[in-house]
Amino acid sequence: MASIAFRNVTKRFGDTIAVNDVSFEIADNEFFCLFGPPLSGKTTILKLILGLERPDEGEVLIDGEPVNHVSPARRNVAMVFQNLALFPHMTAEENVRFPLVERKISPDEIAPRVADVVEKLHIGHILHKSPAQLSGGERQRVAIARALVRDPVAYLMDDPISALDARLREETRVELKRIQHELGRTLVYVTHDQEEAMSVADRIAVLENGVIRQIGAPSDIYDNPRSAYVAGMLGAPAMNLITLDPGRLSALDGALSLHAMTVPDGASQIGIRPEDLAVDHDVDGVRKPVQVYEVEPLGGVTVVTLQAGETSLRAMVRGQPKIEPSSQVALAVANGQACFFDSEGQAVTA
Ligand SMILES: Nc1ncnc2c1ncn2[C@@H]1O[C@H](COP(=O)(O)OP(=O)(O)OP(=O)(O)O)[C@@H](O)[C@H]1O
Repeated sequence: MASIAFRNVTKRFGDTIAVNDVSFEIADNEFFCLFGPPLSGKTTILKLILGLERPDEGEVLIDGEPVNHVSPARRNVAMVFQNLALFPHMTAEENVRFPLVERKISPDEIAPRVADVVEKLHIGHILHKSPAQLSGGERQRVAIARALVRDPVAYLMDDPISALDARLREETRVELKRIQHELGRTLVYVTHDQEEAMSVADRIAVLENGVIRQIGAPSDIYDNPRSAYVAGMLGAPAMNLITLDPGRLSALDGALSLHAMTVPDGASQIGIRPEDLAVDHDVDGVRKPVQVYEVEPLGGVTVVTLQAGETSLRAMVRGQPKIEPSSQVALAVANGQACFFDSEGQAVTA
């Protein structure tokens, strides 16, 4: 069990600043997600925790102890890289035992550790099978068991399920979250998938160009993004971000009754989540100034792309309403749910 902290850590590679003055604290037993686009510094942060890279400035601490000069082996942090593939010539059980056998752990110690992880992953009934005899989901669980059978103070996972198909990814992330809670270990998890970050993490750090833009619980970041960048990173479809220049403002005001909202001083962008846009399509006698551009029925929800003057907007409505492309609709911002950002993209409140 371990807490992990960065204090003003910077890591450069030549002219590239991969990690730029980053500070955070990960609590013991926390599921902590590093989330950001490619090249934003996620893997470098994992390597700094693991000890494969050393900071140019600042300090890395594990359980409150500075570890800048401690070797990776003595940090006892386990890295699970992107590839969760199994060894095809070994049974499931041999695969799970492998990391312990490789480290020459005594058989007396191996047996209870394997039994423990096997029980937590519910794979006792398939241990005798070879990987070729297992379903995709079973293979994944055996691979996770093999990754978890060591007894480190923290696990680091670098996009461990990105190579899986969508359904298996969903199953595996549920499994990972359950196991992490059950094992009671600190887990630092890298992903570039916003849905994955939102669904598994206790807290998320949102990265951009080596800088952490915001840290918080998923719902907190989603509801209170501190910048337009963070607002745009979480949520699918992405938040509608509209520049409030005078031309657009009047077209939008007609469409969305913005005059009824309190626009804070200094706001130059308004952000509205697609699920906060109410589309009214079948009420007679209501002005319908917005044109429907495209309709995507996704089963439980329907995504409607709309055109209000020059501005394109996306709304997400429940179910499969009969909204026709090219028809005219009325729009409203449900419960006045909107965010405002200044010209630098920083959140402003009334
Ligand atoms: N060993 C290295 N030598 C030179 N530059 C590096 C090295 N490792 C990382 N970088 C650079 O540091 C920056 C951050 O890279 P990093 O791999 O940490 O990002 P990432 O967010 O994990 O990206 P991805 O999602 O693509 O894995 C990038 O500009 C990358 O090119």
